[in-house]
Amino acid sequence: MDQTRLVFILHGQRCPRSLPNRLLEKFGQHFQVDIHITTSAVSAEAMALAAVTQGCDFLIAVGGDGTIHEVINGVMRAPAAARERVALGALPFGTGNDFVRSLGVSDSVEQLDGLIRAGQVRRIDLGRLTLAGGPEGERVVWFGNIASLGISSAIVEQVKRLPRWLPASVAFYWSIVLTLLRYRPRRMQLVVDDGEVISGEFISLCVANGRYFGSGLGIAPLARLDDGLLEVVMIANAGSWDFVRFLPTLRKAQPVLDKRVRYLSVRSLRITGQNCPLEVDGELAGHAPAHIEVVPQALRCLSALGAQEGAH
Ligand SMILES: Nc1ncnc2c1ncn2[C@@H]1O[C@H](COP(=O)(O)OP(=O)(O)OP(=O)(O)O)[C@@H](O)[C@H]1O
Repeated sequence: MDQTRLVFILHGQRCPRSLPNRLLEKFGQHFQVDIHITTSAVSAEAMALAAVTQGCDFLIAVGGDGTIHEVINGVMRAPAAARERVALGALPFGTGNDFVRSLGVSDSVEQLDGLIRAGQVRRIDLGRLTLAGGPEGERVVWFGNIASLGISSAIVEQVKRLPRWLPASVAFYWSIVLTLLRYRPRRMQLVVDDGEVISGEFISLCVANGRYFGSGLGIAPLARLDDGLLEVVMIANAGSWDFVRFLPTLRKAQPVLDKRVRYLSVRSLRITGQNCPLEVDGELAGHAPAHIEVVPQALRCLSALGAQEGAH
């Protein structure tokens, strides 16, 4: 048997019950396989940290964007040598599945098998968010996809307020409607690459490594996972209903041609503002003030898109 070690971290409530057996059947004959199933809200990060620290070659996050986010944070807290060995993979079983759109992967076990056997590993950048203050002092949160403030983080906040028994898609769309009715732009100040200062009222501010959020909205059409940059998308002085008017263009992942929408490529961004919650990869992370920077080539990833590791 190949000594290659595969560890799967499955979201206990999102994945089909038959999946662990299917994974064992598919991969168990050829690789060493461990399957861990999350039982609580915070276990994926700890499971990922333990798996990488103990040494594994492929760590596969099986769930939605939240599970992948936690697994990335577990990997990035592991010692550097262990991180260099592992490649992250994803089998999406969420409702949004936005990050995997930029990796070109689906929930197909066959596709995952093909990527592993072909060694289709690509190095991607990550965003590193540092939140100041709070009783615990400074806190670092890593993200693969998008950090945002404004209407998107208000929608995530609203989802968290709804009862847990609501189906995820119902909670999401109901939260969009409620937030659109109530949301007002927030004043923020941005410092771009420790230089230019931008102040204004924003309905939405996104700092993107990946291209999609909000279940397939291509909010950052120019974002690439491996360009060493983050794409900042600022939507200023617009009302909620203007945001709705931009949706068809966002769905096509095209730039919105409107003077209130501005795109910038940055290496770092400092954000201050009153009462500005921040979401990362669909999870609430805290409030501004915040510092976000790109860490180029931070993570090895199984991907069907982009240049393979070592390719010239
Ligand atoms: N067994 C479990 N029971 C309850 N909650 C869990 C369990 N495992 C993980 N979670 C929580 O579920 C959330 C992540 O779910 P998921 O991976 O589906 O992300 P998501 O953000 O809802 O994804 P998407 O937007 O793609 O639908 C996290 O808040 C996580 O802490």
